[in-house]
Amino acid sequence: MKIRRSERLIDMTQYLLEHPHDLIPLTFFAERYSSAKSSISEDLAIVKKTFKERGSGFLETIPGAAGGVVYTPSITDEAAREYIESLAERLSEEDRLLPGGYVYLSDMLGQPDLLRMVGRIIAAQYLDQEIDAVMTVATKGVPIAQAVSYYLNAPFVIVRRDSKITEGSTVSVNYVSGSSERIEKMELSKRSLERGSKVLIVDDFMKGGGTVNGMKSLIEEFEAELVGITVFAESRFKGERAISDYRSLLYVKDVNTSTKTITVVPGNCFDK
Ligand SMILES: O=P(O)(O)OC[C@H]1C[C@H](OP(=O)(O)OP(=O)(O)O)[C@H](O)[C@@H]1O
Repeated sequence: MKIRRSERLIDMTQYLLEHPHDLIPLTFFAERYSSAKSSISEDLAIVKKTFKERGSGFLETIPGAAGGVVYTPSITDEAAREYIESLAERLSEEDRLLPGGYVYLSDMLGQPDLLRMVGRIIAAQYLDQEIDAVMTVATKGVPIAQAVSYYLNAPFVIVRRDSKITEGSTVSVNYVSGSSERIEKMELSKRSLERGSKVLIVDDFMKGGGTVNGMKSLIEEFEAELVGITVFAESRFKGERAISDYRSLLYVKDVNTSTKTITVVPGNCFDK
């Protein structure tokens, strides 16, 4: 049954938003709406223009018989900066300081709307890079990795600090937990990454950088390639940090243990 352009545009946009990075042939939409390919091309031109003007992403047209359209989610720097500034303000206002200079984030990292925005912001930083997998370490990094994974349309893999027989055979590395100077171990199922995979590391929080450094070592053990590192928040660290080349959305600039308050500002993600 033929449907009107306005209805096609709504349904087509929803389908594109739910299938980021998928190549969708024009024939798919032509059959879905019983419309001519020429009408679908006109519809897609409207969607492409609107996405571009609203800064919500890019619609790329791939020519030829095996072609189609690919939607890539994005966000403008302005919108990302505005959102991160609001998060920094919120984190500074609430009682979140934990022993050892850690910050309580679990309530925020359980909020779907925050995870959607954070996932989109982090994914947008790697728009022009090929990413085969998003890596994080259990537990608090997992919701962030899942959100980024959605917007990159790439699987996420979970590194563990404990052995589980349900993970099958694993690759493990020892690393120095920067905060506690303890030797710790982390491992990843051998089935998780193929050699040569391009991997993005994400985590919720970085202090000494030992955890992220451990994941870097795991990527080397898998003979995979590290594309980038982004953490939701980082704290000041007096020692020598194990990691230098990373992005952070938020930076815990000051910690006042007597008033139990923290000052949080946007991280370095806009500097790079
Ligand atoms: O930079 P570092 O000094 O290595 O610390 C950052 C680690 C520590 C903390 O994890 P935990 O709270 O230890 O573990 P979980 O995420 O399972 O709660 C956080 O989620 C990062 O993974």
